[in-house]
Amino acid sequence: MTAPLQHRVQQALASVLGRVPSTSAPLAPPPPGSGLRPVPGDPGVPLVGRSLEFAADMLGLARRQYAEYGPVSWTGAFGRPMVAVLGPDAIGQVLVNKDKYFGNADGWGFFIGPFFRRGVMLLDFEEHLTHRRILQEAFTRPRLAEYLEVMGPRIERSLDDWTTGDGVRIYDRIKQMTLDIGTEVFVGDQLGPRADRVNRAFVDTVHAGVAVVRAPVPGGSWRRGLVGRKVLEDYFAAQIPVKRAGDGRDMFSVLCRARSDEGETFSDDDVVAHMIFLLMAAHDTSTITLSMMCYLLAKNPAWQEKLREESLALGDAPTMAELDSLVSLDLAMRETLRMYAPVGQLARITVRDAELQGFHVPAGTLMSLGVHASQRMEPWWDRPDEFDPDRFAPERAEDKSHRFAWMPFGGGVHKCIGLHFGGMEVKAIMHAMLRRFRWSVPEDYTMPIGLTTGPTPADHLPLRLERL
Ligand code: HEM
Repeated sequence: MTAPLQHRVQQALASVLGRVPSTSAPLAPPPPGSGLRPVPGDPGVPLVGRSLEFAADMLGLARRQYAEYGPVSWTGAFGRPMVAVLGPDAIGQVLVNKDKYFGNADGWGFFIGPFFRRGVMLLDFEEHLTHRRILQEAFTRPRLAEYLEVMGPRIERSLDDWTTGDGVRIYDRIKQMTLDIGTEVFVGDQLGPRADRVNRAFVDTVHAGVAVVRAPVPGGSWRRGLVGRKVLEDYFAAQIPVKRAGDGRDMFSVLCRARSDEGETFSDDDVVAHMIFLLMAAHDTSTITLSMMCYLLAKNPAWQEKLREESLALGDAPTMAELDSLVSLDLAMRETLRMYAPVGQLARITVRDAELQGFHVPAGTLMSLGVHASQRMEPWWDRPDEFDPDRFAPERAEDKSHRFAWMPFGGGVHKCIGLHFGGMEVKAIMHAMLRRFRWSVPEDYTMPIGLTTGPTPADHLPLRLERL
């Protein structure tokens, strides 16, 4: 199976544009006497910059930038200069954000603001901390155990419907399953025509964030995203009175009633914004992790068998503690998150003139933190392009080579609030899949990589799927 035409055209164009010479120039002169250096880089191709390379070959572009300029450099992308931040030292400094130089609101907002405004990741500083404190109520361990009770049977029912054979596009299957889980666990709704309509609006909203044409032209994905956002807002807002009055255990109900230790609660608008953001944050990330794990386990059948043995020994309907006991599954999941970080780039903006690793980054500069590329770098990782889950075993612990060597969930105050939920969902689904199916790809198959929030299978990953 070859990659879809659109993907191949994009790759070819990116490769041509990547060879167009571009003259190096400093981003901006540092303030006199500051002792800082200007950020090195080049603007890329006039008008286009490196946007297409960014979308078509995130890893290759980052590697070229790192080799030529080091951990902090700039290029033109999306119509403006963008600073690439690479390697755990530089990314760690931005994530820790000790001097509060770096903001999320206009950083992420530049890419996904019209569709995910007021989501917690798009809030900054004091306001962010207040919202995060309330949100935390929905992510306690007892709450996660309740979500798992609803999730388990949903996974089993979804897998009951899976057909087997050659060319099964596993990315689509997994995406549908995580959407259905979102409907039941997050929203507390039933599957059916209403949920289908909401799911469509949701998928449009997510796609719009990575639209190439970033304007509401008729028929374009940006415009569909804006329409989708409105459908979602109306859908959630209409249910709030019932959710506030009830005692539901779904995440939507929990957010309606959540109260921080300081007594803070969410307004109706807050609940709507957080629900739309949470669904997005949970859905794409788990789908990518599971799809990429399917790929890696298809390419490494010995590991697939090892995981299956553990899962068959454990049995159905595992608790959280039982899922945690699946050691090989945990190693394989960590390695998947290292090789294919589902949020491959993190966006930030300098809210004032900033110092980054001795460089001067002027206020208002868009920044992209290259998590995906950094998790594929020596010397922090040994043979970084190889699938080797044992690198996470205690005797090797390569992830401890640097505090920010392994950072698929980010770090600092915006570190993923759903990391335990995400791990639980990925493990529960993979465990159930391993118990029912075996999958493979032809020996010479290499998955073409596309881009959503991070690397995704551009061909939706056709597998040979067999029932055990
Ligand atoms: C494998 C799964 C997941 C991965 C790899 C992942 C990754 C990330 C990353 C890298 C960030 C930090 C973004 C930044 O600093 O700019 C983040 C933030 C966030 N994630 Fe996740 N995530 C996953 C699953 C989930 C799930 C399941 C949920 C919800 C149930 C969730 C909710 C959030 C939220 C709300 C934030 C923003 C936190 C804040 O700004 O305070 N994530 N995630």
